[in-house]
Amino acid sequence: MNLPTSATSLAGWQHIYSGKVRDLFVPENGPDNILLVVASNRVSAFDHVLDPAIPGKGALLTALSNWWFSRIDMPNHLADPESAPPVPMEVSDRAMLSRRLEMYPVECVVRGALTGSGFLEYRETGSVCGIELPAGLEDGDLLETPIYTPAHKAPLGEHDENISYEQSVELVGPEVAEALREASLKIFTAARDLAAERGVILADTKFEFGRDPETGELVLADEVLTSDSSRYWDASVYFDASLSRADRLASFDKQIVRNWLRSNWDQQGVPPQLPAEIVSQTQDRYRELFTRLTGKNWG
Ligand SMILES: N#Cc1c(N)ncnc1-c1cnn(Cc2cccc(F)c2)c1
Repeated sequence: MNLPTSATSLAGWQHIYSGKVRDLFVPENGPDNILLVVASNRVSAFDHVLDPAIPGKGALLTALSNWWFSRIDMPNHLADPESAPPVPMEVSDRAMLSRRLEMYPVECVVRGALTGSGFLEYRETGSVCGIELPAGLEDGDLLETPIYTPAHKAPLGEHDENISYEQSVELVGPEVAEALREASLKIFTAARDLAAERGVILADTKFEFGRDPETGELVLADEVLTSDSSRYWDASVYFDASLSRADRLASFDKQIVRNWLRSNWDQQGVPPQLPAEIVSQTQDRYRELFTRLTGKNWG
């Protein structure tokens, strides 16, 4: 009998790490070069994991990641299923079987728009990660050319720290730092252009890379271009001048949740349970984003 899988128990696999919305496992009895990244249905907002989870979210974002991996022309960490123990049925649609890499301690953030922590730093200093920007930019403004604004990975639960390119060189050395920047900008630019053709603005994203210990090559890892690792905006909303700035910068997938929380929570203590209607509308938004980007119906 298949026992229900809690977030961290999976037959044949040892849980090693949990992020806010994903969990990492390694095979209980080897091989040691395999890792299983399981995307949960948990959704986080305002630095809280919300209740209840959004049914189908993990599977949809895993499918979106896989779709992008198949379109990005560089080695990625996806593993051959033949090289690993079977992935348990209960998570198979939201699990990413990966080759274990030596991860670089740099969050490779690329921004095509100025918002979030980048806008806050710009408002204080006129620059982001040491990159000077023109004066007078507002939150959400599109940048003339995308900028690479790395961050140093913070411990779980803390915010990553924006660093300069030169600081990334100190962390990983000049050759790898340049390779990370070049790959990040190239992938972002191609993804931004594809999304734009489908009426979606890719405002920013975060890539993670590692080194394959067997080949030494640079490998694209983690999730890629999901709405958990990226900000996606609906272009028709973004360019609607009749809307407030906050509404124009609405996150494609999480804005319904954020708007409900702003009206039903004082942001003190634990957030209230999401009503079923908010869960359902959020499911629809994830499906719409998947279909807009991939051209495929979900499910
Ligand atoms: N992908 C990947 C990967 C790999 N292929 N090899 C070694 N390590 C990682 C790895 C380590 N941390 N993370 C991010 C992360 C954090 C929290 C939960 C998660 F599921 C995932 C990725």
